[in-house]
Formats: sequence, structure tokens, C-alpha cells
Amino acid sequence: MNQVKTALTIAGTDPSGGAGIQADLKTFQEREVYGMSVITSVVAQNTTGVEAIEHLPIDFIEKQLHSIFSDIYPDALKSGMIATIEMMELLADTLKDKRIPFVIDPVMVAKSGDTLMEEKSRRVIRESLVPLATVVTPNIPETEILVDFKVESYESMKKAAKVIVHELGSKAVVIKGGHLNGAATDVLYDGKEFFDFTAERTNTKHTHGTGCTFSAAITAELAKGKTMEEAVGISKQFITDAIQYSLELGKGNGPTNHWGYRLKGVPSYEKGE
Ligand SMILES: Nc1ncnc2c1ncn2[C@@H]1O[C@H](COP(=O)(O)OP(=O)(O)OP(=O)(O)O)[C@@H](O)[C@H]1O
Ligand SMILES: Cc1ncc(CO)c(N)n1
Repeated sequence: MNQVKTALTIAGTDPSGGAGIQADLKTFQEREVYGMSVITSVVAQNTTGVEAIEHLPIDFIEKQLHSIFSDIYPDALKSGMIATIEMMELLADTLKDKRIPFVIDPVMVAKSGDTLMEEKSRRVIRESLVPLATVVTPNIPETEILVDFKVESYESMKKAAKVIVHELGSKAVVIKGGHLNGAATDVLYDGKEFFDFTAERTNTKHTHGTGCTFSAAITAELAKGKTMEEAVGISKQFITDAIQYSLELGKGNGPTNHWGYRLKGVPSYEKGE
């Protein structure tokens, strides 16, 4: 019997392969779900930054969504770079009556500091998409924009998590602590309980695409029917390994290694070779 589960990413591209749609599809493959993608924006970027962005026409994004939902219905989906208010509204309209796990990675700014979401859209995502989310996965700067206060400590991460669930209306949230100092601690809140996921911080600049990879892994695990706590736990291990074995590719911040978890305990492997 063919038991394959399917996952869909709706996001922008990264021709250098470390972030965006490309990272999501590699992650889906590694997590053993069948990956599909709808492209919102084509981004000329690499490990050093973003050169140019071209948004696809809204009716063409709509056609891609139609191609998917009229044919291979996904078991879970994630959104990444959704740059404009029009795109947010289209997505909200498409997803409002669909009962599938929906992971929102509210991508706003790339690691390089380049803007990926229009300034005026940043607040709109709160009203249009967050209420439809099964889980939202903001980093610290994105969390601050969603909740409108500074997040500088573990306690303020928990306070923000409560706002995102109880006031903005997402079912759950994972606030990623990658941007704070010390251990990399992420906080999951499901509306009732908090769960901490902590990993030792890897001392590396090669973290291009960490957020995309992490949220794609969560999407894949939810597609397989894992609980939120299980999905985040598995994905935390996955991204920790991917960062530990990240690749020294390119002239800037190299990408995470999507098969990094398979290299654990393989002594002959050396980074960059
Ligand atoms: N140096 C590190 N060592 C270990 N874990 C890390 C490190 N940096 C980030 N992480 C973890 O990686 C995951 C992604 O978090 P991060 O905060 O980097 O996402 P992001 O800023 O959204 O990424 P992106 O730039 O791709 O959008 C989280 O689980 C976070 O704790
Ligand atoms: C298309 C895209 N999505 C997300 C990120 C995350 O930083 C990126 N660099 N590019």
C-alpha cells in the first residue's frame, strides 16, 4: 500500500539552495515526505545576500495553488516568504476552509539583513494569516514585530508566546531563541503548556536557511501525523545536526546541511571536504 505523506511549501526561492523553497524541498525529502511547492517570489540571492526580488503576479500564484489543491491535496503545508498584502489575502482565502496543519514561518528579513516582506505587510500578517495557523515559528525580531514589545529574555519569550496564541489566534507558537545569547533555546506554547527545546549553540557563521529548514521539518512531521510536541522535538534535533555539520560553501554565510543528521558519528567526515 502506498502510504506516502505529502507536504506543500508556499514561499520564495533561493537559487543558491540554502533557504526558501529549495531548503524546504530538501528538508521534505530528508524527512521522507513528498514535497511540493508554490512560488510566491523569485529572489536572486546567495550566501552573501539578496541582489533582486521579482514577485510573481497574484493570479499566477492563485493558478499554482489551484494546480495543487485540485490534484494532490497536501497532508500539511507551510508558508515562508509572503511579501505583499495581496499574497497574504490570497493565501488566507485559499486556506480558510481547509483543515490541514498550516505552519507559518513569518519570514521578514534574511540573515543578511535584506528585507523579504514589505514593511506595510508586517502588521497585516497578524490579522490575515496568523489566526489560521496551526503553529507560527517566529525568530526574536519577528516576534517583536508580531507582539509590539521587546523580547530580550526567556521570560519575555513566554509572554510573547501567550500573546501570539491568545490574542492573535494561532493554535500554537514556537519562538526561536537563535538570536539570543547562550544556548539555542526555543519555546513551544500550545495554549496550555510550555515546552522548552534546548541545544548547545554551534559556533558557526554558516546558518543561512536555518529558519526555513526548521519550519519545513515541523511541517513534514505534522504531515506524518506527529503531535506538535513530537514534531518540534524531532525538528529541533534535525536543525541542530544540520547546523553542526553546516557547509562552508560560498563567500558569505554558508547553508545548513540537510543530511547533517546522517553524518552524526561518522568520524571520517570533515566539513568543507
Ligand atoms: N548557532 C546555532 N547553534 C545551534 N542552534 C541554532 C543556532 N542558530 C540558530 N539555531 C536554531 O536554529 C533554529 C532556527 O532559528 P533561527 O533563529 O536561526 O531562525 P531564523 O532567524 O528564522 O532563520 P532564517 O535566517 O533562516 O530566517 C532554531 O531552533 C534555533 O534555536
Ligand atoms: C526566499 C527566502 N525565504 C526565507 C529566507 C530566510 O532567511 C531567505 N533568505 N529567502
